[in-house]
Amino acid sequence: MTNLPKISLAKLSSDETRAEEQQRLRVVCEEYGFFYLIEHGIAKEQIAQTIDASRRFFALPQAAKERYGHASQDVYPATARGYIPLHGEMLHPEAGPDPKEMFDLGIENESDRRPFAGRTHIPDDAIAPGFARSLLALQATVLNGVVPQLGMALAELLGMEEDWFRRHFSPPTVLQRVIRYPSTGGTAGKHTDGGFFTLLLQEELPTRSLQVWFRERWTPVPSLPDSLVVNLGDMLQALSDGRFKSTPHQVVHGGPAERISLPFFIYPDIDARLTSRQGNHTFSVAEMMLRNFESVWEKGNGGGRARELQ
Ligand SMILES: O=C(O)CCC(=O)C(=O)O
Ligand SMILES: [Fe+2]
Repeated sequence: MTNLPKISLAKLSSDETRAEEQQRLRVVCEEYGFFYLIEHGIAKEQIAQTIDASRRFFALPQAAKERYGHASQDVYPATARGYIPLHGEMLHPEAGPDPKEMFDLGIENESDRRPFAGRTHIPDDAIAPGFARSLLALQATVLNGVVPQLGMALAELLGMEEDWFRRHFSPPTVLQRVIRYPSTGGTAGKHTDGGFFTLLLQEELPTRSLQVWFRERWTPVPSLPDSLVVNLGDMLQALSDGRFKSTPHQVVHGGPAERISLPFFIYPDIDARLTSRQGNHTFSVAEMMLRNFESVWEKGNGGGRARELQ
């Protein structure tokens, strides 16, 4: 079993239990940077439906999926949206190209032409029944029911002023991804996530594919019933002046079944320029995100702080 801690979103959201749960969250952020989120309010049927629809998309002929590739996307950067074939991304140069295929989307708004915004070229119901619909419904559930509650608790722990979260996450920048790790398995390399935090909805499988690096060794993070996984990203580590951990992780999928995972990478408003509480770090969200995309997609240096990691 894993000894990863559990934090209750219901307790963080209720006046009677908030203070105590926030103190637990503080310790978890300082020591682990990774935790299970329980009592999060997302129905397991909604996750299962999204995974079923995703399976149907990935089962399409390769040529049909590649019509939604980066070259077909009308957003900047084009690598932020659409279909990525098997071995199309590399999270750590030493691990090599990752054995996974994916689809990326975001907050869908055609008239927003800022970086990481816009509208994804995504298959409609006639091509992939329920795919876009279920992913966007899940996005709405996550953005309404989890992100503000968890984000405000984290902002308070950072010691930010009261309206800091509302000012800098209206709206957040969202990279929503669906990943399929085929049954043939392999390793998606060690990396950190670049954002504020990541919410990971996983398929309930007995495999221990996701692994977290702490106390100098790999600890498995199996999917537990009715819980999401949360990990802190590099922006949150910077905003906490290094107190909170953006913990390295990797996926070693051993099969025998395929695995679908649904991460939501949550970043602040793309126009935000943020300074940590003690003033040690100031960054532009757009610049930091673009730098991370350049590292993954142009330089081949991997994701987040991958190149600082062995
Ligand atoms: O699929 C997973 O379990 C985690 C994926 C991940 O860490 C990532 O894509 O950044
Ligand atoms: Fe990650």
